[in-house]
Amino acid sequence: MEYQVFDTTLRDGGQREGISYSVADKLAVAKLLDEFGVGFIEGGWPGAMPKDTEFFARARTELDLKNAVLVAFGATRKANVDVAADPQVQALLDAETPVVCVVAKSDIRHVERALRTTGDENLAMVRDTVRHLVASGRRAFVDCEHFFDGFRHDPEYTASVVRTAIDAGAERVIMCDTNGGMLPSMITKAITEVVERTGVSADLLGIHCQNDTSCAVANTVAAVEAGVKHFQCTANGYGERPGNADLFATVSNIQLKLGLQVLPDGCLEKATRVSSALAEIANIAPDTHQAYVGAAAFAHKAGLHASAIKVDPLLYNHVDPSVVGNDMRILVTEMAGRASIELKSRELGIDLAGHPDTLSTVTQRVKDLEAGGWSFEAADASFELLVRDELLDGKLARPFSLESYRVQVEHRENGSVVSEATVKVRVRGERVIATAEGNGPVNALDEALRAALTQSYPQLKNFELTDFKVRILEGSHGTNAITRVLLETGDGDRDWTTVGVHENIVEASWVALVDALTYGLAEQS
Ligand SMILES: CC(=O)SCCNC(=O)CCNC(=O)[C@H](O)C(C)(C)COP(=O)(O)OP(=O)(O)OC[C@H]1O[C@@H](n2cnc3c(N)ncnc32)[C@H](O)[C@@H]1OP(=O)(O)O
Ligand SMILES: CC(=O)C(=O)O
Repeated sequence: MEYQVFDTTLRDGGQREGISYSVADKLAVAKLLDEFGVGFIEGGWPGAMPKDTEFFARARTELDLKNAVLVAFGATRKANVDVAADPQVQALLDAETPVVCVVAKSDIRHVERALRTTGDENLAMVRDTVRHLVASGRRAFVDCEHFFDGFRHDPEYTASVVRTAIDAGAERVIMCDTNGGMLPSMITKAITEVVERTGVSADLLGIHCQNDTSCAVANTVAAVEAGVKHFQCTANGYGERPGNADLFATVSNIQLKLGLQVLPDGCLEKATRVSSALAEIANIAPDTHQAYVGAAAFAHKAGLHASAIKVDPLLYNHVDPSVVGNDMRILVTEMAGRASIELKSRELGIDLAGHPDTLSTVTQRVKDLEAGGWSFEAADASFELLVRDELLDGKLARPFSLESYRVQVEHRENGSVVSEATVKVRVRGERVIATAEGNGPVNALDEALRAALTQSYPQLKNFELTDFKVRILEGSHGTNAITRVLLETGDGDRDWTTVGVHENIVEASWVALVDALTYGLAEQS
């Protein structure tokens, strides 16, 4: 592969606040990154942290990488120390990886103030470390910290670090925007000047961008456009402070927009799945609005979008979502037009193409209901029931009808709070009354309703309320606040979401509960 996709999720990604990979996590992350087709996996800093040392030891027997090679990360030798006697450098060799990436100071201000040594000694540290690694059979990469800031301040010193590393045998010298302050135009200009001043071809340079200006992906793409063939990224942009260039957006941009193949055939399609699996391992909720791979990356809300998408989805998508393994979705809200309703219904298996009146009625009902606080965006099951009911002129079969329900909450002398609900329903022509207790009024209602219905619908025992979200909406025109409840229900095979709205939280919950059971039972019948 002409381009080197260098992933540093396990090193720089782990520097994100809130991430703490176990060794088992690291092994799982490495397998997924390899499956995604990156060429290099920087696994951590052996010798700095026991977990990283253990990761490299276990990787030798537990990882069977198909696309990637493992990289151990560390620093150049300490100032005024023989490289062969530097334990940190020895730990890099002990990791037994084919590639070692060492971070070197390339801004003279950091050399003098942070390392507290001279420019010449820093060059010797780079030279000795690279030579020692190469002599020990390693491919050596050098991450030049604060490269762009250093180059702006003292271009000749920073250029001398690049030349020293290359002359000593480094395979790549990586220009790091460590403080993440660059913009794409600055990156392009700097790379042109670096190549001129050092005489080192852009082919031998790499790029590593932190995301402090929110330009890490754009900066990385700009560097590749300027001729750089090695770029460093992290999954989902995890990394120190705001993070790094997101691997998925970066490779997608480079492959799909610049037309340069950087992953093996068939790998880009795994982006969405791998991104979300890596978020799980990091224990970070996936960013639904992440470019390319987020659940909302191809979700369309505006009616005008949907009307064009009906003609051709690419009219409103910058790429076909399937090329990164994602899907397009149509959201139904007050911003929907008839085309949105038609496309969303089609997504749910209902063809409304020959039903122009139903399309108009459903569109208007959705707008009216949303004006009253309803939200169908996340409640596909309630929307589907609404459409099916309209198609049948309001005669959609319901599994039961309500005569009444009553809920009471009792605070007892001993401090316990118990809710009790009684429901009276008609099921298959019979009147059934059931009472149940619960840890709250909604739980008690749910239990009582199930008790009343289970004999007729035994499959109800598989239904479980998996999520319950309550939102209090401000009343308009001085009216009382209203409550919107979203219920997620599952039966082990699938999950569905329903919505209920009312001034009374129990009634809002009841409405969502009735939809949940109606939808679930209809799907199973
Ligand atoms: C830009 C980046 O993000 S690079 C990645 C940075 N990652 C990390 O720092 C995570 C892992 N780090 C660690 O576990 C620890 O910092 C260690 C083990 C590396 C070092 O710990 P300590 O020995 O306690 O040193 P400490 O962290 O206080 O200071 C770093 C030392 O490295 C030196 N140093 C910094 N950069 C370099 C370099 N490129 N080459 C050689 N030495 C360096 C500093 O001058 C300082 O030396 P000193 O101890 O003689 O003052
Ligand atoms: C090496 C690195 O992570 C940086 O300079 O940002």
